[in-house]
Amino acid sequence: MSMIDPFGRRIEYLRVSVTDRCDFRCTYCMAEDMTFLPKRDLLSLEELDRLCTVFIEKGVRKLRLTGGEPLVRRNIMELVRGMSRHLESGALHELTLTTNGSQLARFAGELALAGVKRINVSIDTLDPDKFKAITRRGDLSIVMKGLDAAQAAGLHVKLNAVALKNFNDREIPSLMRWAHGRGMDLTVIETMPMGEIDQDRTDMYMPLSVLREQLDEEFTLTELPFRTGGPARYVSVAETGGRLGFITPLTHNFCEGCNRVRVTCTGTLYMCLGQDDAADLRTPMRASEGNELLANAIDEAILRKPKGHDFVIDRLTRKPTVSRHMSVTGG
Ligand SMILES: Nc1nc2c(ncn2[C@@H]2O[C@H](COP(=O)(O)OP(=O)(O)OP(=O)(O)O)[C@@H](O)[C@H]2O)c(=O)[nH]1
Ligand SMILES: C[S@@+](CC[C@H](N)C(=O)[O-])C[C@H]1O[C@@H](n2cnc3c(N)ncnc32)[C@H](O)[C@@H]1O
Ligand code: SF4
Ligand code: SF4
Repeated sequence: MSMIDPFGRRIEYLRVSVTDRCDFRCTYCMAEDMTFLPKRDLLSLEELDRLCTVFIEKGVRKLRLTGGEPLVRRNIMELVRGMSRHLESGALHELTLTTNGSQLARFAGELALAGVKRINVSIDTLDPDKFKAITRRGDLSIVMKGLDAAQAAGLHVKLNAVALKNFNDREIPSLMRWAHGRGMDLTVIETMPMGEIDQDRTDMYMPLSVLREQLDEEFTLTELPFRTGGPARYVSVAETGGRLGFITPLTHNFCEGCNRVRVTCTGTLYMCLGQDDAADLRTPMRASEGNELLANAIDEAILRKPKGHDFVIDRLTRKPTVSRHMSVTGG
């Protein structure tokens, strides 16, 4: 029953974008003016539960809810609580989410009670004005309260920061010291060209190989075998005693170890974050009460999983070849 793609990679990690909406408009992720999907096109929470359950029956062991902002989806805790039955049965090994933290103060306790052990929170800067500028509408003090609540609830928090040239690249050491001081891992991420935003992406791209060289001058970094099942490669930092992860789709492709696929809030399956090919799962799911058609559609799609991404910015049009925004598939 397990899902193996044409390159022999076992698919055990499902990322579900439960909404394309978000209360922030991070400049590298979205344009200021976004047209979101009409609510009527969304899968219901029951349908998302059914879809995830079929994937778990087919071998998914790690499930991440993302978005858009997963915690702005109405009644999202119903889905989280529903999925915790698969944790209890042992079929699912990890249930987690990636969030901008704006709603964490409200949800952290409930997430922990539902069996979530670990979450990823995206913070690109500790400067409140820069935070407002990069998110266009976020309030850092609210996210900080969310982090406090998450840690008080016993959740392990990993911070995500997208490395942005001339914006936060020089701040990464202080962000790392701060995260490690609070017992949180930090992963830095290369910006990926997905969807049109309001500026030229090449201006903000910071290769992490350059950041690594800068960090090597100040810190003692040692490669670690530690893995989460995600794409980050970790080092230990002797000076802080913490862990730093690098997500480098562009400078150091990690596709050969890919173990994941993504489903959007409309039931579209993307076999790769960095390609536009997709399969409609909503139609086969709604066509019958049983799950056979759905399971067959998943099997057919997995056979089309590409070897790797196609993250390129067209030289002439300056547009990314992957046209959808990161928020559609949740990263
Ligand atoms: N190119 C590429 N980027 C990915 C992939 N999975 C995650 N990312 C990027 O990694 C960044 C962090 O993603 P997260 O949602 O925190 O997930 P994760 O890194 O898998 O999480 P962990 O379970 O903590 O390892 C985001 O910018 C994602 O877009 C992937 O399969 N391919
Ligand atoms: C799309 S967001 C969705 C979850 C949630 N709203 C958040 O920000 O954590 C998931 C992750 O993708 C990252 N991201 C968004 N756009 C990106 C891009 N163009 N390149 C690299 N990472 C990106 C975000 O920083 C975040 O860590
Ligand atoms: S990165 Fe996350 S918080 Fe920022 S706009 Fe995209 S979906 Fe929203
Ligand atoms: S870019 Fe595509 S193939 Fe590469 S790791 Fe991400 S999802 Fe997998």
